[in-house]
This record gives sequence, C-alpha cells and structure tokens, in this order.
Amino acid sequence: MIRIEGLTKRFGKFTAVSELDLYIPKGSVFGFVGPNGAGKTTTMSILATLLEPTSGRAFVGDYDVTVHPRAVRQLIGYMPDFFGVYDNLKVTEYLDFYAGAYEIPVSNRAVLIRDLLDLVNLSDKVDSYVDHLSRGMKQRLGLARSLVHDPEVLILDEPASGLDPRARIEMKEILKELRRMGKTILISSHILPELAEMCTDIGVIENGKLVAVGSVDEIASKVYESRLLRIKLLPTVTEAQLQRATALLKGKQGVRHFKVSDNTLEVAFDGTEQDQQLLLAALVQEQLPVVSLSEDTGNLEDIFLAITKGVGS
Ligand SMILES: Nc1ncnc2c1ncn2[C@@H]1O[C@H](COP(=O)(O)OP(=O)(O)OP(=O)(O)O)[C@@H](O)[C@H]1O
Repeated sequence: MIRIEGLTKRFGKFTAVSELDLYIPKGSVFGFVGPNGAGKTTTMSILATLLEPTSGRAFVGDYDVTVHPRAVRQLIGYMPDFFGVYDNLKVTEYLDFYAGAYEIPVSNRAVLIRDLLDLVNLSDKVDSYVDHLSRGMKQRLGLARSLVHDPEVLILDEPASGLDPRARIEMKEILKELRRMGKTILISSHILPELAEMCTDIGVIENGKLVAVGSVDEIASKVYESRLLRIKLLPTVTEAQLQRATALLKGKQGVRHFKVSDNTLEVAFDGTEQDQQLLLAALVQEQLPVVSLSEDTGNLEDIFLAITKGVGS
C-alpha cells in the first residue's frame, strides 16, 4: 500500500532522509520509531505530499506522491504532530470545515460528524470550543479530522505524544478499532512499548536511515539473538548476595550480558534449556533468594535502545 524506494531528502547540505526503502502492505500497522531528528516527520510529510523528495520515489496505492499528489491526498488521512490554534471554533464546526474541504455533501455531514465523534469518544464535546479541549481530546479530534473522507491509509505523526497514560490508552484503543476497520496505518512514536502492542511491523530509523525493519519479534531476535531472562529475587536481597549473583552469572554458559535492576537480574541468554536449568540451580545452590524466572523476547524500548546505541555517533 505504501512503497518507498531510495528516498532522499536534503535541506541544503543536510541529509534528513537518506536512501530509504520501505514497503508497507495493505492492512498493516507500521510503527515508525526513532529518536528526535531521525527523519520520521520528513518521510511522513513526503508521503502526505507536503514536501518534495530530493531524489527517490514514494507511492501510496498505485500513485507516485510527486506525480499524482491529488490522488494520494484522497487515499490518505494525515495527522501532523502539531495541532493548530482554532479560536472560536466548536468541535462540530471544525469537522464540518474539513468535511467541506473534502467536498462531502452538506446533507451527509451531520451523520458523518456524529459517527466520527463517536469513534474517537468525543460525542459529549459536540458543542465545546476546540481550544477548550484537553490535549488528549485535541489529538483525538485531529484523528477524527484525518478520517472525514474515509481514507484507506492513515499517516499519524506521533499521535500519542504528550498524552498522559490514560489518554494514551484511549488513543491506542481507537487505533486498534481503525485497524479492525482495515485501514493501513503508518504511525510514528517515541512510546515504544505501546507501538509494539498495536503494530504489525516496526521500522527503526536513525540519522535518516532505516537501521532495522520487520515484525516486532524479528527485530527482537536481531537485537538479542537470544532471550531475555528476568530472575526476580526477594526485595530483601542484600548487596553481598547481589554481588555473588553477578559473579556467578559471569561464568555461566549462555549468558551474553546482564544487568541488575533493583532486585531483578535481567540476563540476555542464548544457551540451551539445560544451560538455563543449570543457571537456575546454581543460583539456588548459592542460597540466593530466587522468587521467579520469566522469559521475554524483549520489549521495544530495549530493542530500540540496543539497535540505535551508537549508530551514527
Ligand atoms: N525544513 C527544514 N529545514 C532544515 N532542516 C530540517 C527541516 N525539516 C527538518 N529538518 C531537519 O531534518 C532532520 C529530521 O527531522 P524530522 O522532523 O524528520 O525528524 P523526526 O524523526 O520527525 O524527529 P522528531 O521525533 O523530533 O519529530 C532534523 O535534523 C531536522 O532538524
């Protein structure tokens, strides 16, 4: 549904996006992850036909964004990372304005606006002024705005940024619903663990280059090539016991690296099940107060940090 080939964008001598290749199939929810200044907004702006690439090509559906921008705009709903100021405009008027911009007949708009507000849980704010809404509500209104023409593709630039945890959960639920509706979604975020939950695929971008792409699990395996063992000890574990535990881990088969986080040992492990069993037995034999062991393929936050660590620096 979205295809990017050798996309490059320079601002003067500065290269913001460099030779980017990306394919996002129809119906997928693609998480675009990267630190500040990585090139996410630039790429999304090119897809949204707001910025011309320096070289390379980008397609939405069958349309090249530079050759058929109007056709692309019909296919996409774009939500920028910045919500403009709208003095003296009520929620309904706001959506009505955008529905007008998309030439939706006046007779259809009341039902459309009701449905959109319902979808983004703002039905009780019909008569509120846009500027009086909370940030989370504004973000949801922005999402409703990007949906007025029922686009197949959504390009959402950090829709969860600056939201409190509750507002983020609401946003996440709405995106899940949009996914169920069959939309293809490209979403950028710094909220990495949350992206992992709702995305089908992830692309990690840094310094304008894609440094990893694949399903969350594929990316996890690229990073760790192993699993993450969390060995929880009693909260009363002493410093001396922790030192004994770390000394023991250092010599054990399968332990690639580890860190101590409060009373939990986080171990990147690529040994066999038997190695794992021997590791546990050794900890217990050392009289260390092991409470539990859990396995995990890594959350996106860890993956991201591991992948982008030192890249380009
Ligand atoms: N119009 C512009 N002129 C000059 N440089 C620009 C322009 N737009 C973006 N840049 C630079 O290009 C780089 C990529 O910016 P971009 O906004 O795409 O990053 P981002 O990944 O979206 O970051 P953030 O998460 O902070 O929004 C940055 O170094 C930025 O300063």
